[in-house]
Amino acid sequence: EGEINVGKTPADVPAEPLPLLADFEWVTMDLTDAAETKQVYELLYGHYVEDQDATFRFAYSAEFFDWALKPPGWRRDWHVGVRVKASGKLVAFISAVPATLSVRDTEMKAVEINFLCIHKKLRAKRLAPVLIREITRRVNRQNIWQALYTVGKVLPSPVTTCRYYHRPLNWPNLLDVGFSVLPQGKTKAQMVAKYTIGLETKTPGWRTAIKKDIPQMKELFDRYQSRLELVQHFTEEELEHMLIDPHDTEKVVHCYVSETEGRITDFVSFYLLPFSVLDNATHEKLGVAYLFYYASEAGLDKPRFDPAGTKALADRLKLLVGDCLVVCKGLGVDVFNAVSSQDNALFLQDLKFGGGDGFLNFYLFNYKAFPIAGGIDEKTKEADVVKRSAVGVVML
Ligand SMILES: Cc1c(C(=O)c2nccn2C)oc2cccc(OCCCNCc3cccnc3)c12
Repeated sequence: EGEINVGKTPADVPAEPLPLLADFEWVTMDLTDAAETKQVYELLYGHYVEDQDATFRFAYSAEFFDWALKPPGWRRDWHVGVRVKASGKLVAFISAVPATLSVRDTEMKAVEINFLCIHKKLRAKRLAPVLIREITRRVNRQNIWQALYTVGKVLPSPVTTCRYYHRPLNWPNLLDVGFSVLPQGKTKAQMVAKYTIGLETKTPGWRTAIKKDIPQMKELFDRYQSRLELVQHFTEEELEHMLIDPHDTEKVVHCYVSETEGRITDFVSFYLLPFSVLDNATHEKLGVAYLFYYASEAGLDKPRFDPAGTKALADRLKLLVGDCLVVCKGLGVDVFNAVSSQDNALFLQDLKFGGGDGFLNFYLFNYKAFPIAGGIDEKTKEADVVKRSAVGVVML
């Protein structure tokens, strides 16, 4: 386990961008400029990841990019675009954001690579490897040699694999858009009844997290994460950026704490990222929420797999995530997504999440790591309630 290519320095790295196909040119996007952010948003809106039968496409918003691509320490030259020389049209994009990661006991300055997108008309021109090499060059120039990225499909040796889980909130909409199907022998009314949830949150001391909570949340988060093997470390400033959304409306990330007698004992968060529904007469958008970071002191006073500690954590997570479902229902979210990472296996079944057909493979660039538990049982591919996962990083 360890770094593969060692001993290189920025001086070994070309100062100039790599050659591109003749009609194209590199461009560094300025995501502080609304017009340029719009160009990135439009490229991804029309050409980013779709599900296999091309029914849905991610509908990232400009606010989403503001949040996801500009965390503390972000760099303009890590927002890389490719334009057509003649027209100036943006036809490809890739991004990196700084991340301090730990793989087991090794901490490393790294980046997270995301939002690799190539215009549909430029596929199979081998542009993706060129974009990856160029962003690698720009990251290496800053003396950073490791990267974390996720891919839906399987490439050589993922460090871990998590499974997609979905919790329907508006089952009729999911049926209308073809995401859910009516199971054999069930009626629509039975499916609606199965997924009905309450209107009130139940977690004691539940309230929206605010900036002054960050020191306590960080202390709790670091303790909770110390039991996992692939984690991202956040400074207070980074944690605030990731969890406290400054907007009053159109929030992308929502975070709640459970405070008892002035002490924060838990927090939980989710982010909103709708899907465009392609070719559907009645629905243009699908409201989707993704479980994000959380931490709880339940069970923290015992070893991770102590039965009593596990039971306390399972009960706590069912309350916390159950209340996220209540809030999301109120926000008009149609489906609440989670992966099998962290301790999610402890609530997935009881909160009626269903296993998806998607898998999220995590890859570490220039770091050889022994496999890390992704929270799914090798044979059944179901959530592993006993072993759970050792993955703490939640990729957007
Ligand atoms: C994407 C996604 C979906 C869906 O595709 C989906 N839900 C409802 C309808 N659909 C079609 O379901 C999930 C469940 C957990 C985590 C997820 O994603 C985790 C974050 C993914 N990061 C971006 C990404 C996307 C695809 C491939 N690599 C990275 C997803």
